[in-house]
Amino acid sequence: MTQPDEQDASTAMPSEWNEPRTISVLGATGSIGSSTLDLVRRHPEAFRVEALTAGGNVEQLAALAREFGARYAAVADPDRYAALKEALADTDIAVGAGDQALVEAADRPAEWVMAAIVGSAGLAPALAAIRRGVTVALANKETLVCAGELVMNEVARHGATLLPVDSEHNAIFQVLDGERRSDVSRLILTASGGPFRQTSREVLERATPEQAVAHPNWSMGAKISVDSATMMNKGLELIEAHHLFQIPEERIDVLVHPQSIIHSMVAYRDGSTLAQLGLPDMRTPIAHTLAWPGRMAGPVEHADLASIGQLTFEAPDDARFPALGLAREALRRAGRAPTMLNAANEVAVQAFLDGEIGFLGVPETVEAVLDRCGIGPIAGLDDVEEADREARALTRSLARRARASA
Ligand SMILES: NC(=O)C1=CN([C@@H]2O[C@H](COP(=O)(O)OP(=O)(O)OC[C@H]3O[C@@H](n4cnc5c(N)ncnc54)[C@H](OP(=O)(O)O)[C@@H]3O)[C@@H](O)[C@H]2O)C=CC1
Ligand SMILES: CC(=O)[C@@H](O)[C@H](O)COP(=O)(O)O
Ligand SMILES: [Mn+2]
Repeated sequence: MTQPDEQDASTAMPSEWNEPRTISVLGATGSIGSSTLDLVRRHPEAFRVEALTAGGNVEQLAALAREFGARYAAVADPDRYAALKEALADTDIAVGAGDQALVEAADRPAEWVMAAIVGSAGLAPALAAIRRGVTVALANKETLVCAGELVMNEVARHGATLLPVDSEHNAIFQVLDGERRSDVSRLILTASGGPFRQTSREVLERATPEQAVAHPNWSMGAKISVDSATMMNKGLELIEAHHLFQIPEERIDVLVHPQSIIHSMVAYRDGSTLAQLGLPDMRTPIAHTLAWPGRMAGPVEHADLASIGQLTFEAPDDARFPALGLAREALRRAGRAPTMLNAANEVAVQAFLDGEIGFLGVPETVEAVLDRCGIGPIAGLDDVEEADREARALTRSLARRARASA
């Protein structure tokens, strides 16, 4: 067999792979799903696709299922079942619709599962994959925000391998490789600052959904793009990092780095700080998880630091971007608070995208929900669902009230 250092650089698979890796992609029609399948498309010899899922976009899902020869395709919206069945009628691809069909997709025999459904809708399918004890590449950060302890306990109980896809967490995962956790002083999550990094509060009052989704560096789905604009994304990532790496909140910093070249850093107790760098393209962290524990050839160029010229840093502005502080507070309070923060944020972001509340209304509404949220532990999935439901109802009623008084 080829030795790793003799490997042809253009070969997709790490040299130790003897056969294609069977994979499923949950959220196949989204930004992360598309980047994942772009890598698979470039290296058909290395992967076999078992299952693909979408929310409602049956046309794209059916086209992808055909292209990649998937064995199962599932759509979340039950009303789209007939359309999906018809679109794949001349194939032997099995189809399903509804929440249970997403879980079935995750349950099918793939050794690697990409969890890239947006929002807490991704929790049950991600848990189903984790419970099979396979490798789960986790993009869906809301899963860890709304049920972090529960998810990490299930990972340990079922011997699953959880690989972080989120660029910051993937960077930290790479930088922690081979290091002892007890030697870590601090995690430093980098943040681009989003499209409104230099925008005054007065202008933020009138920010439109179109402006909010125009991220300066990354091309992403609408929900995470708005999260980046409010900086709630970094708050969610703080909670995600706490669960993934078991580091207390007070030892996780956020540093604004507008170029998004350094994806995060780890400071060690001997004074060293280690970083992972790359161009802002999710195909790099996704490729890392696809080939893990090896590496595969990827399409992304290395960052040309001479032409980039300057990497700059600044502290986050808590006054203009209160969402970060809200997430820290929720993590400190623990129990139901992060679950409610996440649910309130999902509803408030959608209300902003639908033109029902203003941009600053997003963190204001989340704060109001947290202020009213009863404390209590999360002992199981039922508690997560109840806290999620309660926060969604409260957020909707606060958003309605805000609209009525506007
Ligand atoms: N995009 C990025 O660069 C990054 C994303 N992430 C995280 O990855 C996740 C996905 O993000 P992204 O790809 O940008 O999002 P997109 O909005 O681009 O894609 C979301 C995917 O989830 C599907 N979906 C939507 N709603 C539901 C639902 N209720 N049930 C089941 N499936 C649903 C969508 O299907 P359909 O197309 O049919 O609507 C689509 O396949 C998020 O949690 C995000 O925070 C993390 C780091 C970076
Ligand atoms: C690509 C990725 O991981 C996003 O979460 C990204 O970090 C968003 O950028 P912000 O740093 O602006 O939140
Ligand atoms: Mn990120």
